[in-house]
Amino acid sequence: MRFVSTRGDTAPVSLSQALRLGVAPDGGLFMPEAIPLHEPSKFAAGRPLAAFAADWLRPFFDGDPLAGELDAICAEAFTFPVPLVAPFGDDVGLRALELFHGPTGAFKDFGARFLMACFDRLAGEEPLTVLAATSGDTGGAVGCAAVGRRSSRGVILYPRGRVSPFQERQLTCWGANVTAVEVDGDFDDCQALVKAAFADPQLSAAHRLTSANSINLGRLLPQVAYCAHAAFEAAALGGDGRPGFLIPSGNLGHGFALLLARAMGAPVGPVVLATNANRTLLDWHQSGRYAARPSIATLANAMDVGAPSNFERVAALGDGAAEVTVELVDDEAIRHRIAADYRENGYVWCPHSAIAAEAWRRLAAPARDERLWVAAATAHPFKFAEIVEPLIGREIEPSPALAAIDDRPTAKQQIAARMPELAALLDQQRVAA
Ligand SMILES: N[C@@H](CCOP(=O)(O)O)C(=O)O
Repeated sequence: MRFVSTRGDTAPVSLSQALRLGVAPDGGLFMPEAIPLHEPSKFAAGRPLAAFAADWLRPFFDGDPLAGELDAICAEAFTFPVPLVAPFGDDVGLRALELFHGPTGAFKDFGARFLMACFDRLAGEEPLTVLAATSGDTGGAVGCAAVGRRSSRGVILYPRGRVSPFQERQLTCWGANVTAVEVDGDFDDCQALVKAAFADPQLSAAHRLTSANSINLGRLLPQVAYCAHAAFEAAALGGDGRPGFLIPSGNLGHGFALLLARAMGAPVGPVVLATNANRTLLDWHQSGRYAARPSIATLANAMDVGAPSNFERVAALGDGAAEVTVELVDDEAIRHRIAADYRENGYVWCPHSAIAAEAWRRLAAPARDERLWVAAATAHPFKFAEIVEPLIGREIEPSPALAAIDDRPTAKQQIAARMPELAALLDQQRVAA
């Protein structure tokens, strides 16, 4: 299979090249030249995720040097459970897809570990520089997945004052080959710096730059696989066999991954892209026109994105983006949903997952009742303890991996949101390595 740029001005590349480049040289994002179609009857529910993922993703690896490694890559990346739980009891038609049982408590663990396993096999002698912009969760997951690997060094840009205290600790605690960089700006500034670095051929070549954000297709492929897996599992639970999905959406990687899984034949019904008060997607859905906006700070900070990178991939899906709606959930509604669902059902959402739960409540009754719905529970609530604990009136127990973060020393660099400062930092890091 070959991969083409959403902007159409880059010659088709292999999967390995797409992963290695991160972003297409014309500034676009890589997409499969044709969307592979699976025969759904070959993908029954009940299969272990790693084996399912390898089979689901195999067409993308067809003819690529990584093809023979796909099973091993999936076995390395998918090592923790993804339970589909009934937060309000089996009789209520909502399931939470708990994607936060990995080492950093966020769904980003799948993509970060998958991508790093690919880089281990692609890097060659010289390490790659894996540049990532984060509004909270990507950075921790990439740092954790990269630390100690010889194939890569991680450079993670995050916005000053716009991540939770725990996220900041988790971003800055890896040391060794991972550098955390606090940027005087917002997430969109961090993302713009990353894209500007890729657009500079000299800088890019000198540092062997690649990306670990969802702009890199290698971050998204494992998400496509677990979305498809969840769809088959949920379809087997009953309903009309096409569960609806509610996806907390910021940079839109998760939403795109689900739509791609559906286009490949996964039994996915309607999709709700649930956003915080950043209204770029809602405006697009209401007006048919896409216009990036400055991001605003919300309780669901990992979704504080005003210019969702994957919008251009969703647009490139054409009909594949049918049956999609957008629901905006503001901070007040996030607070209300966390408190009410804990009080009434004992279930604890993180602020991002609460947005999906609230979007489900707001569905018109016939739409809500006609099928099973799956809400992506994207992060562990402990990561946002200072928001969630006062709302539920008790402490949240961290997983052992999250508790262990406290014992690690932290360190960060600081820069203004300017390209020369990032370039100088990359040079320094290389000399120091
Ligand atoms: N939600 C993100 C923002 C970056 O998104 P990505 O999926 O493109 O890495 C975060 O947690 O940093």
